[in-house]
Amino acid sequence: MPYENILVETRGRVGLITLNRPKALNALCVALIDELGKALDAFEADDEIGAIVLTGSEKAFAAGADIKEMAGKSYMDAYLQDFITKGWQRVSTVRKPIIAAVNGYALGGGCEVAMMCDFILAGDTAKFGQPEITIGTIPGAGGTQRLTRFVGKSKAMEMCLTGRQMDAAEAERCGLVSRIVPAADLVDEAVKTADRIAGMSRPVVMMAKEAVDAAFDTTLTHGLMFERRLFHSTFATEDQKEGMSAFAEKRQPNFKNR
Ligand SMILES: CC(C)(O)CC(=O)SCCNC(=O)CCNC(=O)[C@H](O)C(C)(C)COP(=O)(O)OP(=O)(O)OC[C@H]1O[C@@H](n2cnc3c(N)ncnc32)[C@H](O)[C@@H]1OP(=O)(O)O
Repeated sequence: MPYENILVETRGRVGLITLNRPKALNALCVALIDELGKALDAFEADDEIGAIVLTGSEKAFAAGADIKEMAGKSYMDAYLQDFITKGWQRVSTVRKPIIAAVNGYALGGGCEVAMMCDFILAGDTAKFGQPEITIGTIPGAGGTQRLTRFVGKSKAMEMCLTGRQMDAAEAERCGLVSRIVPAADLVDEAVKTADRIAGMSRPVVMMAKEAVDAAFDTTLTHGLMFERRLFHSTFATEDQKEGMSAFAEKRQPNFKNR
């Protein structure tokens, strides 16, 4: 399928999507978001793919929603189109693991899309921010909610009220990113990490993802119960038997994704 705003490739069992609107610093226009959704659908349906990496360029993961495209929208346009919610949510509903590999700017919608992924690996040049306030609006794709859960109220509030950007070191310190790698190595490291995940049992990986995600949405009591039930479910998989037998037999497991 031809894409105009993204590059889509496979690296073994990893699906790699690169945002590719260099002249606009990967500003997230409607066409790009539509293509991103299609690429995610295709990887989700592809049995050969066990994990996905989403990245941008060295200068920008994405500098936000396309300001020029949205500038003239009326309230009615935004409301009737359910602007931002529709389409963008696909990133957060992918069931296969998805890693954001962020170099350069991840601002506004760029930061929000990165936070929709399962975790963020940052290049040492990464900069995160929610600058919507500086253009007379507020985050509309989860910035006020997800950022607050990641970094706490004080830092999220400061970033949303001032538009201040955070560098990679600060983002790592406050738990927004899982780790920092040299910018030049970022994509390879993200693909290596995704490949390691793709080598695990796919259903069990999906259960682990669902369990961690539940921590964002529910009480501790319900989260612990949900985790325990999923944990019990792993004992119904062939891969749990294989994984534990392989450990006892001092060999590598051969997971069948069953
Ligand atoms: C999803 C929501 C609801 O949460 C809303 C949003 O995401 S609102 C958007 C939030 N993002 C921003 O406000 C960031 C806007 N961009 C910048 O502040 C700067 O471009 C920069 C700091 C990221 C980089 O600055 P610089 O290196 O000086 O490059 P520029 O010359 O500014 O940009 C190059 C080129 O890209 C275009 N561009 C950049 N960002 C966007 C954008 N978000 N939408 C549309 N176009 C963007 C910029 O206009 C330049 O293009 P030309 O004017 O040269 O054609």
